[in-house]
Amino acid sequence: MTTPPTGSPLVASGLTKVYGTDHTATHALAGVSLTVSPGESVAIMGPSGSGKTTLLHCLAGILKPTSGTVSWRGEDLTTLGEGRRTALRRQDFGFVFQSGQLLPELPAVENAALPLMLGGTPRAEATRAAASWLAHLGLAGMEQRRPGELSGGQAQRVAIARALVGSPGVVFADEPTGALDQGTGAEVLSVLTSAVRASGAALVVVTHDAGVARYCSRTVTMRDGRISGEFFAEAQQAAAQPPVPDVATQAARAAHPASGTPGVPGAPEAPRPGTTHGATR
Ligand SMILES: Nc1ncnc2c1ncn2[C@@H]1O[C@H](COP(=O)(O)OP(=O)(O)OP(=O)(O)O)[C@@H](O)[C@H]1O
Repeated sequence: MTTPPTGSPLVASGLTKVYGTDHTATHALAGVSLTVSPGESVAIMGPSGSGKTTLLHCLAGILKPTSGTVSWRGEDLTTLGEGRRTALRRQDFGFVFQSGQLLPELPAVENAALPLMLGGTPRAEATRAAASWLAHLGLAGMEQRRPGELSGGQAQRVAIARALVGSPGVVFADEPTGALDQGTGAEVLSVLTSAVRASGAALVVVTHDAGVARYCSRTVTMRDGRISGEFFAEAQQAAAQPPVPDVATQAARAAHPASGTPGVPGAPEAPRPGTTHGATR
């Protein structure tokens, strides 16, 4: 049995972002509205310069839009001060970037435990939860390795563990497979989407990887700072799909053994890779 994710959606409304002024102005976002529901996985795709990263940064409270709102759990991220936004990002969001975001001097387990330790969780408890995620993401025995002693795919798994260890409401990933070869990239994308789903969090992933639609419940395409299309995975086929490797489900349960732990419901069934349908605006 699976438990559907609970919680409130992330709602962006009428986002614009202008970099520079007057003749140097770039209209990176030209009116984007997007709702990300709890537990949903949304891929954002589009040509270079279409505004994908700017959108992700606005959704995550990293960047303030020029206008528009981003509502999350009763707050508008665009009106919060830097201190509150930083605290909220740390508590409620997880991040996976292209590469190089691990601290080179720390072993894998401490890299993965960082968000908990920064939030005040005792070290032993934080590393226990991190080790559990690492083990279930296929990195058992590698806890003490430093990032330089891991392959690119293994390092991204550590980054995924770090993004999930604090039980975030939303995980944001910007080109998480950009530095990997195609095979490793597909594997990391599969692990990322199944692990996030198992945790009950929503996922927003910016990627050029055309295979991403297979792993996400929705794909949004962008062009010239606007949403140009939207494609949903077939719900019925999603239900028919055998679960993706169960490591992430087990990790979520091992990291949070008490069933019903807030923010970590049982893992929903994995969506079926394959056919999508959609509409282009
Ligand atoms: N800090 C900045 N200052 C000025 N212009 C910027 C800045 N960041 C992005 N831009 C411009 O805003 C537009 C959107 O950039 P953004 O990085 O969001 O696009 P993207 O779709 O993520 O591109 P890519 O796929 O190449 O990463 C581009 O024209 C870019 O040059």
